[in-house]
This record gives sequence, structure tokens and C-alpha cells, in this order.
Amino acid sequence: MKVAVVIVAAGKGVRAGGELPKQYRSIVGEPVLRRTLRAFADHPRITSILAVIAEGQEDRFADAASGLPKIAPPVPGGAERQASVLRGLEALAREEPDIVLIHDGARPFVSSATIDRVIDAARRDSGAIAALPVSDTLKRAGDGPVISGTVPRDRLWRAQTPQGFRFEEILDLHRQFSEREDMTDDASLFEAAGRPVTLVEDDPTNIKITRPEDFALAERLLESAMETRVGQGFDVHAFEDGDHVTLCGVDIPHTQKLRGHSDADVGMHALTDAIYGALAEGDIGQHFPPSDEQWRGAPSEVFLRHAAELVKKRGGRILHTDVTLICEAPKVGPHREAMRGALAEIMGISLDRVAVKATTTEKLGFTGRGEGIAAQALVTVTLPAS
Ligand SMILES: Nc1ccn([C@@H]2O[C@H](COP(=O)(O)OP(=O)(O)OP(=O)(O)O)[C@@H](O)[C@H]2O)c(=O)n1
Ligand SMILES: C[C@](O)(CO)[C@H](O)COP(=O)(O)O
Repeated sequence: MKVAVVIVAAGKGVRAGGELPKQYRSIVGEPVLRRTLRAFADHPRITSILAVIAEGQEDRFADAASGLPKIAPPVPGGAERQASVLRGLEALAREEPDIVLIHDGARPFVSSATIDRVIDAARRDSGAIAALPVSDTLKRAGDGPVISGTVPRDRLWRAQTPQGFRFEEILDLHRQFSEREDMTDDASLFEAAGRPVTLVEDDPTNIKITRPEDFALAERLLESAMETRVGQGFDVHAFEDGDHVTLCGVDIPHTQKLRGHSDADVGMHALTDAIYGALAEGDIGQHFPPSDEQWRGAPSEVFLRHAAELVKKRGGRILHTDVTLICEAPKVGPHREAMRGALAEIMGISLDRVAVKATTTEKLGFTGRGEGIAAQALVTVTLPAS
């Protein structure tokens, strides 16, 4: 069975304010729209995802969708949500999906369970929407903010998305009602045609980012669903004849160099291992075996970038890193800021989250005798709680 998704993301986000349309603004380091797309990209029953976006937002969309599977090239939206949905459905027509889910790009917290329930009900009943029973007492206002009456809440539900339908039926109705453009959701078209639509109970966290304060609420929701992990790494490289060492991405003239299969950047290796450790994803030797000739002389930023990318792919974020270089020479102090800058750039985090320190071992042990350099690193990472 083919289950396609139309993600409508062509709105201006006027009520949310801000310089960027709300779907491209970040919540805890990641654009709203990327979170929405990933919820469907990760779902095993979804076969394809088509986004409807505003003209001129192609680059922002490409960033938001980068690396995610099943995503088709986006199509341009219309003036109202309804028009955007129609354009998305028309673009899917050649694919002939059995079921289509229509979802707001501005609802990044849709759960896998809600997606499943809407698919099941749409297959069975031909139209189904995620919704929440109203639990507050409802008041109708008069001309000003004064109550003119109480609306019985019995049998009232708040419509959310995804809304799922047999594809041919909803496409046909959107074509029929394309002149109206006054329908704020897709179930309204089924209702106007006298067709039943099943209400599927949703999760209250499936909020639509609509007003400025919704960003703070979204951050709180997300943070409560994250866990913090600490990783640690340690590495040593011996000196051999040479004229410079590479430490935390910075070349430093020296009377010797560090021996290694790659560029032997001992600080970056410790940091990379700390990240793999926080993810429980093995170690640097497992991802980049020293027996593999392609890594001979490789710049270690390749390894660090890979580890940082893994954090991103798991929906996480590097909160802070702390590297300690242990050597008698060269002096690290004059290069500390350059090292911090290089590490921050590679990991895609801000400078104030990156520490580089140095110490000697008071001429004791192998580092004290100047036989090599050791490094240790700590990292804290937040990840979606497992
Ligand atoms: N012409 C439009 C209008 C809205 N949407 C999308 O429909 C969803 C729900 O709409 P809403 O929350 O009202 O978003 P905006 O129209 O962007 O918000 P506003 O009304 O505050 O401008 C959003 O994901 C929005 O991007 C769309 O694709 N095309
Ligand atoms: C479709 C919808 O999300 C259902 O709640 C909503 O109606 C769309 O947003 P809008 O603010 O009504 O455009």
C-alpha cells in the first residue's frame, strides 16, 4: 500500500512574527520543518513525502530536508492553505498513492502512534483526522471581550493534523471546491460533500506553532523529551622526526611530528572518540580502520565531522566539549583560540561551547620525557530519550 504525505509549508507565519517564516525557525538547534519532515521520513509505513513551499524558499527547504529519505522535490504553494494542499495533491497524482496524509509543516511533534492511527482509520473509513476532545468550558464573546454565552462543549473536538484520506477522493474534492478557499482544514471538504470523517484521538503535544509564545512551549516540550549523555575519549601519539604537529586542527611548528596513520591530531581523536562514546557508537578505529589505506595521512577533521554528523542524524545536539592536551612542548596557549575556532567550525557549534586546555605532567612519564603527546576529552550531548 502506498501512503504519501503532503506537508504544507508555504505559509508566511504572520501570527508567529520573527524575521523568518516560522517553519524555518529553529527549536533547540533544528528548524521546525526538519523536525516535521523527519517524523514522516522515519515512519516505516510512509512511502513518499511531498512538501509545498513558498517561492524563494528553495534553499532553506533544501537545508531543512538534507539527508532525509523519501523526500520528493517540493512544489510551490498558493495564497491560502487550501490552495497549497491542492497543488501538493496534483503533484502526487502521477504517483497514484492509495492513502494521502495532509499535515501542517508547523506541527513538528506529531507522533508515530498518531500517524499509524490516522493511516489505519483512513484505510478503513476513507477519511480520518487527528483531533482532541475539548476539555475547557467554551465561551462566545460579544462585541468586546465580554461573554455573550457558553457554548456546550459536549461532542466538540479540536481538529489537528495529519488528516488522512483515500487519495482519489480527496483530490477530487479539492478540485471541486477549489473556488471556495475558505476551508481551514481538509476534513471540511469531506463534510461539505456529506461524507463521514472519523475522529482519531491525538496526542496533546502535537501543537501547531502559531504564535510567538509557541516557540518557548515547543522548546520546553522538546527538552523534556531529551536525555543528556556524557562521553569521554583518550588518545596518545608518539613523536618521530618532523617539523610540525597538528593539534585540534592547527599546525604548530615543532622540532618533531606525531606518528600516526592519519595526521595524528591527538586532540581531535580524543574528542571524536568522546562523541562516539556519548552515542555508544564504537570508536574511531571502528569507523575509520587504520588498516584502510584511504585514511593514510587523512586530516582528522573528516573523523570529527562524521561523529558530529551522527549526533545530528540521531536528532541530538552537542552541548559542550572539553579537550585537555598533555605535553611538555609545544606550548598550546598561543594557539588555543585558533584550536577552539577550528573545532567549533567542524562540529557546527558556537565557540562558547568549546574548551581547549593544556597541562604538563611535570616531566614525569612518557609525556614528561617528551616521547609523545596525550589528550583527553569530555563531551555532553543531548539526544531524544530512548
Ligand atoms: N498559503 C498557505 C498558508 C498556510 N500554509 C501552511 O499551512 C499550515 C497551517 O497554517 P498556519 O498555521 O495558519 O500557517 P501560516 O499561514 O504560515 O500562519 P499565519 O496565518 O500566522 O500567517 C502551515 O504549515 C503553513 O505553512 C500553506 O502551505 N500555504
Ligand atoms: C489544519 C489545521 O491545522 C487544523 O487545526 C488548521 O486549521 C490550519 O491552520 P489555520 O491557522 O487554520 O490556517
